[in-house]
Amino acid sequence: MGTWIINGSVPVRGQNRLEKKHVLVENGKIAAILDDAAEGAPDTVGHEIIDAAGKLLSAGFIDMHVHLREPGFEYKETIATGTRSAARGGYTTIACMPNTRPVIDKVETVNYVLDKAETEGIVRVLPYGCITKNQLGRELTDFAAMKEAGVVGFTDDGVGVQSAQMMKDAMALAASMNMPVIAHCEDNTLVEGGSFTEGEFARKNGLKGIPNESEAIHVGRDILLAEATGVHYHVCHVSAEQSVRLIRHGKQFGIKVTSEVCPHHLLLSDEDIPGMDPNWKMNPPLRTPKDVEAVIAGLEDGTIDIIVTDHAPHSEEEKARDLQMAPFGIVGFETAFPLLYTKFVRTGRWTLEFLLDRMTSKPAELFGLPWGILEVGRAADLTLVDLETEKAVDPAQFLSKGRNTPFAGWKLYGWPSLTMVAGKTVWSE
Ligand SMILES: NC(=O)N[C@@H](CC(=O)O)C(=O)O
Ligand SMILES: [Zn+2]
Ligand SMILES: [Zn+2]
Repeated sequence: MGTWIINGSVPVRGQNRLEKKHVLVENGKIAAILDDAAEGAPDTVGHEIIDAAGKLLSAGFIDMHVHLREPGFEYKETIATGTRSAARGGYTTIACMPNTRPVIDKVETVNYVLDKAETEGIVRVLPYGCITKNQLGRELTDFAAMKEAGVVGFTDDGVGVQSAQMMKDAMALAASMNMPVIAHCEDNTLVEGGSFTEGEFARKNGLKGIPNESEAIHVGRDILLAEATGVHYHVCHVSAEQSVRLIRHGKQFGIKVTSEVCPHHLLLSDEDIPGMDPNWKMNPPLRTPKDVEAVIAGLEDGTIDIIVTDHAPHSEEEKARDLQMAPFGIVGFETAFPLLYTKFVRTGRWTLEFLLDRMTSKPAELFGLPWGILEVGRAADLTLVDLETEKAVDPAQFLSKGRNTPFAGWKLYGWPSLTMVAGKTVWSE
């Protein structure tokens, strides 16, 4: 017996419209896809039925940049709560950053995360391994062993790799084993303890600002190192106009550079910050309106490849500290799709196909993953989304332990209503 998901709305490639489809799920896989207009309704006798009438039917979303906090920071999030939050956001595959405690810099910790994900997680969890031991920037980790254990790439996310030589060595080693290097770009000598970007908000409030160059200098440096080593180099959470320019230039030269952007950097600038509120503090910081336009343009022209959340939960106690002491980061899973759908698709700027590609097939393509495409024979990782009901963002209802979001109260459309991983419904409204 299988399950027919009937009457789902699926974007038609190259046309800005949806068509009705019926999808048969059997043995965890997509066994058939019927086009209602051409083939009519399926014979569902003997099968379970999920009626997706009025709902968008998409391949499950893929998020290549998330923080699950386990091991070590279980008070912020666990693999159990983080994957539930992801499922509620429509995500079926997430790649988790290694800035845990201990950090994921050896096989035992990779295995710990994979075991936990298997027993307590409800979506697919792909761990990254650290570039340097303890993320201290001094000594490379054992890439070969961690690759063997199942990491999908190497990154010191949370901090930038300060030494160019260390980064070059990491890239050469990763390239030799056909693995990507994923970089949090931040030059520590240019940051000096700021909480917000150099811009209007910092100026008005007499705060030291974080300059765009602290990000872009690493982007430029690393693109040159990627050219020299031939590695697949992926830039984390692009926020600055200069970074977009450098990546665009690198791509024009045929250098293997790819990049990602977060919803908050597409939607908010420093001029939207209402006051000294740590829920508006994240790394990289919200930049100026000019930067926001640049990252949007970068995503639209393909300079920026994919959308990620950088889901970064922190406890209420931590975010209640004063600005300087509060940690950087905001949660992202449960608001990402509604935000982007409401602000870019419903407004007519993007097609639904454009948005979905950057949350499904493109991340899969970039990282060589077998998911992210609605196609017979693929794993049945699927998401249904209610495009018509307006609802306000209510952090109290998040499945994440984190409540740290600047989007509380925003009225949005596009709320996921059912998430399926390998044919199993892991979350439904
Ligand atoms: N983005 C953030 O503001 N914070 C992240 C670290 C990171 O992604 O650099 C975190 O781990 O909290
Ligand atoms: Zn980072
Ligand atoms: Zn991060």
